[in-house]
Parts: sequence; C-alpha cells; structure tokens
Amino acid sequence: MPAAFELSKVSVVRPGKVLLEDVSWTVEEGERWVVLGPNGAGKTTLLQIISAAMHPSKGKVRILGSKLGKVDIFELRTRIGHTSTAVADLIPPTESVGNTIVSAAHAVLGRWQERYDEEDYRRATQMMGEMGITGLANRTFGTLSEGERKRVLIARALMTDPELLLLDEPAAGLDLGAREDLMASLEVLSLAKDAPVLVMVSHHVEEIPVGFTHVLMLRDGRVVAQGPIESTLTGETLSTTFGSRIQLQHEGGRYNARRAAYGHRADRGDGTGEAS
Ligand SMILES: Nc1ncnc2c1ncn2[C@@H]1O[C@H](COP(=O)(O)OP(=O)(O)OP(=O)(O)O)[C@@H](O)[C@H]1O
Repeated sequence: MPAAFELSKVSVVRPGKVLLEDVSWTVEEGERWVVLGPNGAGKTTLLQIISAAMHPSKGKVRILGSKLGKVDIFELRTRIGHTSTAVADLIPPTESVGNTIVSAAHAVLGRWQERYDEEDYRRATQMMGEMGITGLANRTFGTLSEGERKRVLIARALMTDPELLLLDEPAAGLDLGAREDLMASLEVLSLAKDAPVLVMVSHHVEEIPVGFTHVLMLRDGRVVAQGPIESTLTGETLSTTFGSRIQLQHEGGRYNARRAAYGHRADRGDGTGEAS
C-alpha cells in the first residue's frame, strides 16, 4: 500500500523568509499524527502542502499516491478533508447545521439548489452521531458555541469519506469542558478502524487525543523530531521545540506539560521526573 503522503526535502521560501526547510516526512495508512510547534514554526504551511493547497519551492511531494505537480489537484482535494478557522469563516451564519454538513457532498459552503439523495442524508446523520451533535441539526451555524462549531466542521470534513483528514488547531479557543468533549470525539475517531489518516496541528500536548500514534515537532521551519509518539514526545524534544525547559507527564494515554522546576531534568515524563 502506498504511503498516505510523502514529503522529500521540502522547503517553502518567501521573500526574506524560509517558512519550511528541508522537511522529509512519510505518513502511512492507519497512522494518526500530531504536529506540534510554537507560533510561527511553519505548521499551517506544512498543512497547506499536504492538503495540495500550496506547492513547495523545493523538494518532492506525493499525496495519496500522486505526485504533486502531475495530478489534477481539484480531484485530489476531494479526497482530503480539512478543517480550520478559514473554512469556518466561509460558512454562512444562517445555514443550518444539517445543511452545513450535507452540502459537503457537493463541496459547497451554503446550500443553494443542489439535490441530495438518501445516501447523502444518511451519511450526514451518521457523521452528526459520531461527533455527538445530532441534537444540533436544526440550529443555525451562527448560533453555535465555538466547541459545537469545531465538531460540526469535523463532521462536515468526514462527510465525503476522505482518505486524509487534516485538523488545524481543532481545540483552539475552547474551554476545558468543550475541549474534553472534542477530545472524546477525536478519540472515538482515532480508534475507529475505518477512520482516515489523521494529521492534527496543535500548540499543546494536552490537546493530543488518546489513540494518536505519531508526532512531528517543528521549530523555525525545521523538524526537531518525528516518529512514534511514545518514544519521540519527551521533555527533551519539547524543550528544544518550544525553547523552554519543559517537563512532560503521560497518564491514561493523555499528556500534560509544564515548565520544569529548578533541579529537574527536562526529560521524558512518566510522572516521576528526575532531579539533576
Ligand atoms: N507569504 C509569506 N511571506 C512571508 N512570511 C510568511 C508568509 N506566510 C507565512 N509567513 C511566516 O512564516 C512563518 C510560519 O507561518 P505558519 O502560519 O506556517 O506558522 P504556524 O506554525 O502555523 O504558526 P501559528 O501557530 O502562529 O499559527 C510565520 O512566521 C509567518 O509569519
């Protein structure tokens, strides 16, 4: 089976600024990745590359078996789900939740006169169930809380049964309860056998749902570390990525991080920490 996507020595350069430098990254079927990094590290730029929204200045990109530059990107994009605040901003506030989700079948934002069949409605209902928002079907998008909107966007992105689902900071701006509700929905999704390959961008280890398998850490456009989350996400790699001595704890499949107390080594956290 080909990799879900493969980046080889990818750089993105803009006048006076290197956004990504020499990034090589392969993601296989069945993997769930979190991309961590501080503000300005290049995370959104990386998602733009793998969503076929941007071409690199240098390097090679293969997405879902096709080489970027030699494939119909409009066809390719229909196989990729993408949620971000930019997508949310395009949804008319008066659109119902049900229509916001079902209209993904025609790749439109805001329902007009398209026709949908039984299967479209069945799938929209199923996705609302999976994201725990069935009760919101008749509400308008503009009246939803931030947490409810995030789950509607994910249900919409899942509507077309994408092979690759990209989540750009899905928990940003959520309160603790809404974040944990979203984490529960993402945990169900990440553990589902038929789920798409998942790539989630975040600033916070607390926002990594149970079931995520791999991590890529970025700083100043360069990869600090990447690999299986258990062995790659450590106090040491987090400290290098965020430029601060960080202590990591891991319990019940979830992570939390804080500044390392004086005398603690910023090392892999298993709840004990080590004095140096
Ligand atoms: N067209 C451009 N020209 C110059 N610099 C750019 C351009 N687009 C993005 N940048 C810069 O590139 C860097 C990486 O941006 P990007 O949005 O990918 O980072 P990010 O990791 O997603 O950041 P954040 O966490 O703050 O959203 C930032 O410093 C940004 O200001």
